[in-house]
Amino acid sequence: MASITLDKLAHSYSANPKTDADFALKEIDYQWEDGGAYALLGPSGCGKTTLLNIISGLLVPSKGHIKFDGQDVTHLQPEERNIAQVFQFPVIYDTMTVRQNLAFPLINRRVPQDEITQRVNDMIEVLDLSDKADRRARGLTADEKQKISLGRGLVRYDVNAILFDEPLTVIDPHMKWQLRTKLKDLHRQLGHTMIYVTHDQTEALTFADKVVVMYEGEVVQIGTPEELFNEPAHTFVGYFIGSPGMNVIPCEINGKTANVGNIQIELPAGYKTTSAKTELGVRPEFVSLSSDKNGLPVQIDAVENIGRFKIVRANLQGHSINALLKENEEVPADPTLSFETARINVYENSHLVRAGA
Ligand SMILES: Nc1ncnc2c1ncn2[C@@H]1O[C@H](COP(=O)(O)OP(=O)(O)OP(=O)(O)O)[C@@H](O)[C@H]1O
Repeated sequence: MASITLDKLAHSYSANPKTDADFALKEIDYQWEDGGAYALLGPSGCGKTTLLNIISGLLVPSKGHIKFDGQDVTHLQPEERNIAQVFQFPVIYDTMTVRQNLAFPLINRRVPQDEITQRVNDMIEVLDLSDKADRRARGLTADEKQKISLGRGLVRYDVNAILFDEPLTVIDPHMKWQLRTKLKDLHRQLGHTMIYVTHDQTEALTFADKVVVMYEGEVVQIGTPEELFNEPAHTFVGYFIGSPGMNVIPCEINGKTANVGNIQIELPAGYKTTSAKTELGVRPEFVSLSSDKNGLPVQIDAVENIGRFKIVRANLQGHSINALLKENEEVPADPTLSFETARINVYENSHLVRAGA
């Protein structure tokens, strides 16, 4: 296991990058802790694979350095980095049995036979493959084959890090949650540094201690699931995480008040902003509807029942705002809307502004 330092790292696929937009990965400067579980989360094309390939050694970054436990590995080949990788699709030997597939990475590294037997048996048990252990991989389902792939990554104890690239893509939906939970347990048991690439927020939030949210080549926030929920550092994080995502409402900031059209909204504190683009961010969980005459008058555009909750889409001065109501809560006849003041965030040019700043 190792800590991973991303030292002023950036990458452009263009030979002569001129502007920020030419970088598939904009500068990142951060240290990932030894034994940490990190998820790289973001939409297609945001730069996740680029960053993962720099860590694995498939790509040499245009700028900066990558270090494992302080040692510069920027120019080392993947096989010199002592990392394990699990890809989207199973990478296994069809003609080998489950047991032989799991033993293979250990035989390659000349691990003593009794240790191989012990580790392989442990892994078979952990992955619930005991009844298939001596069957050839060829006849197994896609789910089972991908479990073997995961096992091949996890069976080595001596790796600097294990990299997972969307590993649950081929897994049946009902199996996904089981494997997600299993991976989390394995991380707790084995303590490897793990990096998990996904565009699925549920996978990222259940797996990771820290989620690295990427948007247009930029790491916009690295935080715990709670931090991403409570204080999204960028409007994109608020929108991307949560279901539905955070409401983002253009406004003018005036000290402790935000003006949205001709209405005024009280803020949790005073804010100083200088740019023309300011917005409020409020999660649907902190928007309520009532008949209170002191609330903000809204029209209701749609109500969607999603089981334990209802999503109500309200229109406030031309802005669409989602509120989350419990299944037994009714939408009042003449509804007014209110925000939980303490849960309002303020954004300037899409970035979170601290109170008083
Ligand atoms: N070999 C390449 N040459 C040129 N541009 C590339 C190359 N690989 C990726 N890109 C570009 O770099 C940007 C980031 O791509 P990357 O594959 O890292 O994103 P991603 O978040 O992993 O996307 P996905 O989830 O679809 O795999 C994209 O704009 C992509 O088109």
